[in-house]
Amino acid sequence: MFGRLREALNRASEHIARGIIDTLAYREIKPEDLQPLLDDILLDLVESDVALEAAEAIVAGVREELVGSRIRRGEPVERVVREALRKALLALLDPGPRPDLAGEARARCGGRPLVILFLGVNGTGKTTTIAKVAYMLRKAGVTPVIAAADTFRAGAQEQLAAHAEKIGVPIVRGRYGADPASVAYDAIKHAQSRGFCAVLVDTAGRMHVDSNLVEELRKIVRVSNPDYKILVVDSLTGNDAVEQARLFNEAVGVDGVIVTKVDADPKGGTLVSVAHAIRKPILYLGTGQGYEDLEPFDPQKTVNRLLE
Ligand SMILES: Nc1nc2c(ncn2[C@@H]2O[C@H](COP(=O)(O)OP(=O)(O)OP(=O)(O)O)[C@@H](O)[C@H]2O)c(=O)[nH]1
Repeated sequence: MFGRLREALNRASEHIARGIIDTLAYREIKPEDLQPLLDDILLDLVESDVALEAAEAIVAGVREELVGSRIRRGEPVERVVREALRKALLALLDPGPRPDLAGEARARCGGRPLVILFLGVNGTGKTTTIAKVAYMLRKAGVTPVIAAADTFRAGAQEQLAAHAEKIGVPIVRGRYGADPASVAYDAIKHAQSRGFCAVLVDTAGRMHVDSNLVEELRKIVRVSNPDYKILVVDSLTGNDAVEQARLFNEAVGVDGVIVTKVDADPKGGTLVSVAHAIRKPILYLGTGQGYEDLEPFDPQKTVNRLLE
């Protein structure tokens, strides 16, 4: 009987001793430990062209995660904060697996082709990006058909046709003013009957706030039933890119983003802002004007650059 009591006493004193050691070895992070560091991070993010709204949300997330958590006494809070920031940025930029477009297109050969719709306002590099994706697919052995469904902007068809010829991929064009949805439809039929495995559909981008454009895009989506709706934004346009991402996402839904001209943007904050605004994966980065200048997005690399 006393044996049991002794055991219980031993256990209790062990527990207390562990508690004392714990208190001596660890301490709790208080809001005032974090504030100066978080203020600096906010400034750094904004200086890297991360939109204020996104930067504030990231900082708030880091604060929430760390306040009240325990760190070893003597461990610098800076290191813990930096790690939490890295994790928060990665979670934002790497929300899940990104599609393997060439692999998916290959799996469709002989059946309904993989249909990819490209969205974005004029001047973001959409035409060049479609050419780059066509080049990438062709190199991977799954030559796509390009659908020149921007029948509104004078020159859009010719520009795309010139790229298609250089790369060596077929293009289906529409007359100026023709129904873009019917151009997309014809291109899909053409691809299917000739055994092409993918169709890349260009769309008009005259003005993202133009409601006719939104209706037109919705019709193209209904008719072509795309597997992916990829938004093209220009990294140099900062807040405009964020606004465009929201508008296109609300209008037709965006599955993934390609950010162009990152070669001219050493900071890369737009990537974070856009990812925060629509919570959709970034698929590729445009890194130059050549057809080869399309890189699969590497979240780790972008986070390293932001934290440099
Ligand atoms: N440096 C750099 N330039 C790019 C990149 N992507 C596109 N460009 C250039 O940006 C300019 C506009 O590209 P386009 O493809 O014509 O743009 P768009 O969105 O089709 O615009 P519109 O032709 O006005 O409809 C061209 O001079 C491209 O060469 C990129 O990743 N890096």
